[in-house]
Amino acid sequence: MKVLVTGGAGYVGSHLVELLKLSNFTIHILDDLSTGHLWACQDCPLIQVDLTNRAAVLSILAEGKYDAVFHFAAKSIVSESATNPSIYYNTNVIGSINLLDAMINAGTRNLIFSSTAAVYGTPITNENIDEQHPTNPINTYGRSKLMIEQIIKDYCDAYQLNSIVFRYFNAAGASPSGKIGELHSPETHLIPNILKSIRNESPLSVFGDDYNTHDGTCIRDYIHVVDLAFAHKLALQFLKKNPGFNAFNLGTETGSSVMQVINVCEKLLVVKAEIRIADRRPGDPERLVATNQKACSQLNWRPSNSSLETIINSAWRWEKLLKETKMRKSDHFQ
Ligand SMILES: NC(=O)c1ccc[n+]([C@@H]2O[C@H](COP(=O)([O-])OP(=O)(O)OC[C@H]3O[C@@H](n4cnc5c(N)ncnc54)[C@H](O)[C@@H]3O)[C@@H](O)[C@H]2O)c1
Ligand SMILES: O=c1ccn([C@@H]2O[C@H](COP(=O)(O)OP(=O)(O)O[C@H]3O[C@H](CO)[C@H](O)[C@H](O)[C@H]3O)[C@@H](O)[C@H]2O)c(=O)[nH]1
Repeated sequence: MKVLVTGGAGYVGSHLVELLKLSNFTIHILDDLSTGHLWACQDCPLIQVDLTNRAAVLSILAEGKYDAVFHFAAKSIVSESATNPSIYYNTNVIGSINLLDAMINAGTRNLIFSSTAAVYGTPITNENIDEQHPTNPINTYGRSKLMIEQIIKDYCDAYQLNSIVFRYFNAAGASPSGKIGELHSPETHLIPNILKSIRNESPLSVFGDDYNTHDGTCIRDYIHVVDLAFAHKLALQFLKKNPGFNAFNLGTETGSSVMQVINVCEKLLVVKAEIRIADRRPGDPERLVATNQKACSQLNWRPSNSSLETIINSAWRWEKLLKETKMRKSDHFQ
């Protein structure tokens, strides 16, 4: 099978690339390397193009004759989406429309799209969220993702596109191979920030300790990036028998507060983290935890690598490797 992975040089996309490389896939990566890395492409051919370059995207898809497209490429920092909405709507919406049009034009009918729990906004319930929960994003990033979800659905109805939209909760962890992992600049995600602060003996900001949760800090559902990758592979099989549009949550059904995550890191690494309580971060919902029954029953998927211990151990191994190799954006991974 020949597949195109947009954003395959990024964090989540590169973990799918590593998994597909183990099977008999021909993999091309489309990425502008704006937040991705050459080493994360793992020797797969890289087409270095910005998705907003419509003519280029049309021609890449026409020439590639791909069986399926995995669409990870996006801008995904909530705070940046508030200050620079233009880049979010251009990349996430217009870039995705270019890709969809190019797929239809080329006769490529299978799409797996990376969406987010941010499409739900602030949940109206304290229970875990299923796919029927109303979508009401509270930031530009979430709105851009919901817009493209709706556009994908319309393309499925009109042009016989088949698509799975995956709403990831909080992606975390790193490949057990030690070859790839998370490297963002700036890093906004909790787990790499905790590990960095432990490594550098610098304080970690905890954004708010006055939420209505058991310890006052926000609750999230952390899902191992390797489990996310497995779901994408299963999605290809699902699409063969289930054409049309489908949305799935990818989470673990387990919520962990910021303080609980810090405590597990401290326990595993046998250190005390230096914590600074900071103001609440705008746009942070109090509690976001998935119901994953739909993915488990229909895709036969299990988040089997997603205990906090497994996630943090893998992320710590990666963090140490980054320090040892002093990896930089331009480095090729050896
Ligand atoms: N990491 C998470 O916790 C999380 C949670 C929910 C959803 N997601 C979604 O998963 C996807 C991957 O996220 P990630 O954490 O790997 O992000 P990432 O920034 O590591 O990867 C995104 C990749 O897309 C590329 N890219 C960005 N703009 C592009 C453009 N205009 N043209 C071509 N390539 C472009 C980047 O260079 C990068 O390699 C995104 O769509 C994101 O919205 C991530
Ligand atoms: O240095 C930090 C970083 C984060 N946090 C807190 O930790 C929790 C998790 O924050 P992350 O930035 O790790 O993740 P988010 O839940 O904000 O967002 C992630 O998951 C969302 C879906 O749940 C979106 O998809 C988004 O793209 C993705 O980054 C939040 O309460 C945040 O305030 C801190 O206290 N200190």
